[in-house]
Amino acid sequence: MAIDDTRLVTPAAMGAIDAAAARGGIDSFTLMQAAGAHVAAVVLAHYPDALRVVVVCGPGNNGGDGHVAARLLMQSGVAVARFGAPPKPGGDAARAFTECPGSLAPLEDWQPRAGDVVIDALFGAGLDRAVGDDVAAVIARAEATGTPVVAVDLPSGLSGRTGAPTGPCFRAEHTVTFAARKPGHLLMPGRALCGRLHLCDIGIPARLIASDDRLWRNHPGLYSDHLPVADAAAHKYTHGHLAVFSGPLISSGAARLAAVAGLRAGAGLVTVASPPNAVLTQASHFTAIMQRALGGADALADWLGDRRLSAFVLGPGFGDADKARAFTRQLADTGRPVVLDADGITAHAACRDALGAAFGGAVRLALTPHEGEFARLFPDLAKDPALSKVDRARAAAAMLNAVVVYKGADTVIAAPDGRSAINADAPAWLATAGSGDVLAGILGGLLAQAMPVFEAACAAVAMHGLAARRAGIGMTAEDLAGQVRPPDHSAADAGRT
Ligand SMILES: NC(=O)C1=CN([C@@H]2O[C@H](COP(=O)(O)OP(=O)(O)OC[C@H]3O[C@@H](n4cnc5c(N)ncnc54)[C@H](OP(=O)(O)O)[C@@H]3O)[C@@H](O)[C@H]2O)[C@@H](O)CC1
Ligand SMILES: Nc1ncnc2c1ncn2[C@@H]1O[C@H](COP(=O)(O)OP(=O)(O)O)[C@@H](O)[C@H]1O
Ligand SMILES: [K+]
Repeated sequence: MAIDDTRLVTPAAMGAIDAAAARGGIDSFTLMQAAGAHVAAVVLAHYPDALRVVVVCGPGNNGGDGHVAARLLMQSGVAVARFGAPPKPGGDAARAFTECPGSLAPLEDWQPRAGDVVIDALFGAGLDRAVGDDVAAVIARAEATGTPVVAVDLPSGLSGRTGAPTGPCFRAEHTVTFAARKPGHLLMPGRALCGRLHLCDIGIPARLIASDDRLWRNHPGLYSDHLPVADAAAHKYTHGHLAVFSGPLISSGAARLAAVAGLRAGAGLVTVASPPNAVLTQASHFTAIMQRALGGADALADWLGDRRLSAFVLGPGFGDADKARAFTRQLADTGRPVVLDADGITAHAACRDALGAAFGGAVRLALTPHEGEFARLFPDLAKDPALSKVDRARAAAAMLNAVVVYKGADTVIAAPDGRSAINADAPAWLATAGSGDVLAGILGGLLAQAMPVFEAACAAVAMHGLAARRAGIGMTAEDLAGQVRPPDHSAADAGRT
């Protein structure tokens, strides 16, 4: 493919790219022809038995793409009916409208028939508010009759920036987008509303598809240069020593999951540090993983004198919030990388700023909140409806000088400098108790091997998804931990969506 399919471009940045293309002498009407041709091709390929293609057209260039597709489908012998409002005169859309034979009926005239396929060319990148009642009625009719929808650029009603609907929104079976994916194609619920996404090259040169967004889909290009290398002369300490803090007996399994995952992710040694009364139980589970009884702060201070301890995971099943805060402060003082997950995150809900201050300087803190944990630590960000998940993760990362792995079906990884990635290809069966503990362990294992934090987080999220695919549907978190493998340098593009 001629285009860079890893970069995500906001609708605003896409506008700037269009302008740059125009300055470079690329004719915008030619781009519209290419866009409409891709839409027509997707419809022909996926709905060969359609009895009628219904093209609903908006007033802007999204509608223009629809008129082009309508004309090309007619030329292919397909029955086509167009509904909508004519474009304003003078632009590309008006020219596309004029070049398409046949009439344009008002939107409300569309009565669904068996065999209809809808091309949604109402609004794309220009959508900036909730759709009107006439469009909402069309969306409702398509939904009620189960009429298949092919969306041009984005399902109308979906924000390309946030992935959130602005009001009523089409649910497409296919979405045909151009030049670059927008964040709303990957962020939930946008990803689900798009159906299958087709990213099409319409002739905008790859060098122009750049932006200041520093936003990608998660893919190996983000981290492969930083993966730990297998060195023939290595010994176990070369691969780092990960420490995982266990909670009390009753919740000690979470640390075990993290520890196994960390070892499998390639850490040379992993030690689980448990409250003294949990050690015996932990011992009955472990062979390769080491154990340490750890009471309070003094015992931790002694242990931290071992410079070979190279990374820490604190939070899975940890419980005691006071202890979590005190230990975190001691870990921060070591200058070594720390993963805070679960209870390790919640424990800092009332002292977020102090956490950020403790981890000033070079980035060495990673936080792995799910939605609920994120809202506990960042209620201000979680409540702001104007922010996308990427905006939230970025703001949180900047606030705490930490890499934030904001988990979910659309996990966002964000660094304090703004670099961000959306991971959109993890299987849904990852949503099982304990799977987050495994992710924290993988990340700890990579940090123990001295990977930089953002790159390690991107790699860990990808490895987590791959392990889930290996474990298969119905897996438990134990199965998942057992399927973690050290990162594969030769891996094909694992982040492909
Ligand atoms: N990327 C590329 O290189 C190429 C892009 N191409 C295509 O161009 C598309 C972007 O086109 P676009 O900028 O004209 O915007 P589009 O989505 O048609 O909206 C038009 C106008 O609608 C209005 N409006 C907005 N929201 C509304 C609402 N809820 N309810 C009612 N009205 C609403 C608003 O106007 P207003 O009413 O505010 O004056 C807005 O300006 C892009 O998605 C792709 O399909 C291709 O042609 C090939 C090259
Ligand atoms: N629908 C989904 N599709 C893909 N991955 C998911 C989905 N839902 C959750 N996940 C992933 O599963 C993991 C669950 O972690 P978490 O919520 O912390 O669970 P637990 O606390 O039980 O370990 C996260 O890595 C999250 O990104
Ligand atoms: K659309």
